[in-house]
Amino acid sequence: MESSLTLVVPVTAFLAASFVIFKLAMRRHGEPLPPGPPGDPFLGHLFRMPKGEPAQAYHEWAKVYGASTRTLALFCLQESEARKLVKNLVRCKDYNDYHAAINRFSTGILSRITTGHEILLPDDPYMTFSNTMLEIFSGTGSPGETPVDLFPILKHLPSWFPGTYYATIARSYQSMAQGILDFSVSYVEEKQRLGEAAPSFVLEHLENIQEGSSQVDIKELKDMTAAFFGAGRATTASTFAVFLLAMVHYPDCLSKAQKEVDAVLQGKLEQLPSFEDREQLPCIEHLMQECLRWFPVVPLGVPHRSIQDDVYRGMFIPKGSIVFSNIRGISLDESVYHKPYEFIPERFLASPEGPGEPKFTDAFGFGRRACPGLYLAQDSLWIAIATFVATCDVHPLLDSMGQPILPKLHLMEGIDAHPTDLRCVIKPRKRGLDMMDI
Ligand code: HEM
Repeated sequence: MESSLTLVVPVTAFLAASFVIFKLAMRRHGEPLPPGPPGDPFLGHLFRMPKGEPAQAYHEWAKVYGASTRTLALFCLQESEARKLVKNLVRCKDYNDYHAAINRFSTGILSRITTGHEILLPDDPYMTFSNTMLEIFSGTGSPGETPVDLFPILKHLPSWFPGTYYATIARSYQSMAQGILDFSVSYVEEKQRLGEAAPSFVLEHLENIQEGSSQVDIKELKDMTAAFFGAGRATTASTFAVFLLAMVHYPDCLSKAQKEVDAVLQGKLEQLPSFEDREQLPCIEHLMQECLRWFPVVPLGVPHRSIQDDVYRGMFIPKGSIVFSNIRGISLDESVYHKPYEFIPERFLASPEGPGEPKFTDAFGFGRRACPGLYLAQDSLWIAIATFVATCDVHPLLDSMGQPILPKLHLMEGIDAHPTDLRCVIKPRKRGLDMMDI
């Protein structure tokens, strides 16, 4: 207790001194800080951060205070994983199992690309691996929004000190996180020893490292591979879940897309869509683009810390600021997208067929740090949506009076922003039933 008190005094003194230095630094600049509601002394907006639906709340703040914020083998494996996805969805006991089937799809594509491993069973170790990664991400708080993100000094303080909760949680995950980082590379090393390693991203880099011709070392290879799963698995899966949600709410969009797909596939020997059909299926492209816009699954982007003082559009951004891009807010910009809360794939049709609204690439972030998985993600989503449209129907559940129960239009908050309510029934169409035997 005595040692606790001994720490409180210097820490409080340090925080007070930081406050004075911060205020003095602010005074040196003529530009105002970015607009927003008034903050508290020293703690700024720490306790002013919106509790629920932050992206929506920031979008509202912007209205009040002003806006400050904005290959062939691969195709084959994506087509095969999309067919597995549809089969797994149709075989689900009920809607509670849809998320697991969708996660299997996005994990399956990544495991085949990174390590050559094909997921065949629901309890595959790659599912456990990527679920654990998500658990760590979710358990350690939203990036840039925890006290330790705002005051990194907190990670050096004892766990009883107020505000250190997430630093303590992060420490408790340390050995689990190391296991996650080692997982894919250890898997391929073992396959290499057995002479069974399939061609993959990790194998190619491992061989280069072993021959001494690689530009990355083993630690960087582990970090990169883990980043693929950390950044690409839930995002792709959640966007497909958004597609399901949209199809329950907007059945006409599904019927229209089914007509287009049926017309293109008619007379084809292989009666399932493939990437060769992409140019002839603009409707599928528009469905996918509208899913990315309607509910972007990284609503507040990935926060970045400014490494030097900066001025943006006349606003002073002090060095060390955590900057969020309100991707959700941008997707709802009424000056760009008419009826932004509605799911309207035709908004992307060029004039005179449609208003020619721009594709929403902002879903993948901006500038130098924009998502490097953009093309992979869009290809995976395109083939998953095309295959689903060709083979399945989706209906809302019915209540005791026979009335449809429409699932809530709501995404989970935080790093894993997936639809929280997927109440619907997926049924195979004739082509879907035929496919179940392939
Ligand atoms: C629908 C799917 C996806 C969405 C919506 C998405 C979105 C994003 C966003 C918003 C960022 C932050 C960009 C920024 O800081 O401005 C990001 C970063 C990143 N994404 Fe994606 N992503 C998706 C799929 C993928 C896939 C499939 C991969 C890889 C296999 C991937 C790998 C990454 C990586 C490594 C970063 C960090 C880039 C950096 O910090 O330099 N993403 N993504």
